[in-house]
Amino acid sequence: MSAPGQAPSAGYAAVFVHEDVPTAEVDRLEALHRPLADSVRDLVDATIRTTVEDEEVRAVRAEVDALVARLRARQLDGPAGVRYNAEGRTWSWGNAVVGERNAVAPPLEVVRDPDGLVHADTVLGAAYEGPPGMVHGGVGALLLDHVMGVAASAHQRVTLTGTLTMRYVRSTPLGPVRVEARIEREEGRKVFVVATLGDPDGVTVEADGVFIVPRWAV
Ligand SMILES: CCCCCCCCCCCCCCCC(=O)SCCNC(=O)CCNC(=O)[C@H](O)C(C)(C)COP(=O)(O)OP(=O)(O)OC[C@H]1O[C@@H](n2cnc3c(N)ncnc32)[C@H](O)[C@@H]1OP(=O)(O)O
Repeated sequence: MSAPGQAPSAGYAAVFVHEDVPTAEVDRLEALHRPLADSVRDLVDATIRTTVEDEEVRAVRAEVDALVARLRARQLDGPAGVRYNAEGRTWSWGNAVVGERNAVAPPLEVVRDPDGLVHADTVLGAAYEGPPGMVHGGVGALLLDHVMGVAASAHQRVTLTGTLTMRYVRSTPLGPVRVEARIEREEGRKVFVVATLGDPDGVTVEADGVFIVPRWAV
């Protein structure tokens, strides 16, 4: 989450957990667990779509329950949180949008261009449906909020969403989507961000938001 080599600020450290794990080990764990999250995403999609016989559904459920028990044999208590090491590497296994181990999160790679535009592409499937064949409005807001937050933070400060306004211009079909966000202006601790969500035919949702550098992070 922070720029490589950049240590989080004191305010950040108060709520985010320092862990003495070398970057190479974090990278190894990420490479190990990402494919598991991908497989679980597949499982979610298959669970929605399957038309197999009742007995097969029951049998699969028993196997899935057994797999869950194996993973729970050793686990962390509470939320995964955001952790960072002395080298400034941060990781957030559970984040709802970009958690590397979170199968609920669409696999979103957020890219920051040198000119300040932040963008992300992903493909939203059956698990993100709202109106038939369309992306759930809350899912669109989720993606926008995250990418706008990344833009507001500029990879150098903590910002929290204060106010988010969305205009749903037309429905977003399930499939490939793109989110784009940039800082419009700043006033003191308030960062005003504008953004869009779109499909290959253009913009489907326009958003603007006020992100606040919290008092405690100054
Ligand atoms: C080294 C580190 C690298 C880090 C690199 C990280 C990169 C990683 C990116 C991750 C991206 C995640 C993106 C998801 C982001 C969430 O999902 S955040 C979760 C959702 N948001 C929240 O939970 C926020 C809850 N609210 C709060 O915590 C507090 O109300 C706030 C928003 C921090 C404000 O509290 P405060 O700091 O005490 O603010 P306060 O002094 O009252 O007001 C300051 C100014 O802001 C205005 N304001 C206050 N609240 C609001 C509001 N809600 N709306 C509009 N304006 C407001 C005030 O009017 C005031 O304006 P001025 O008088 O200065 O003109």
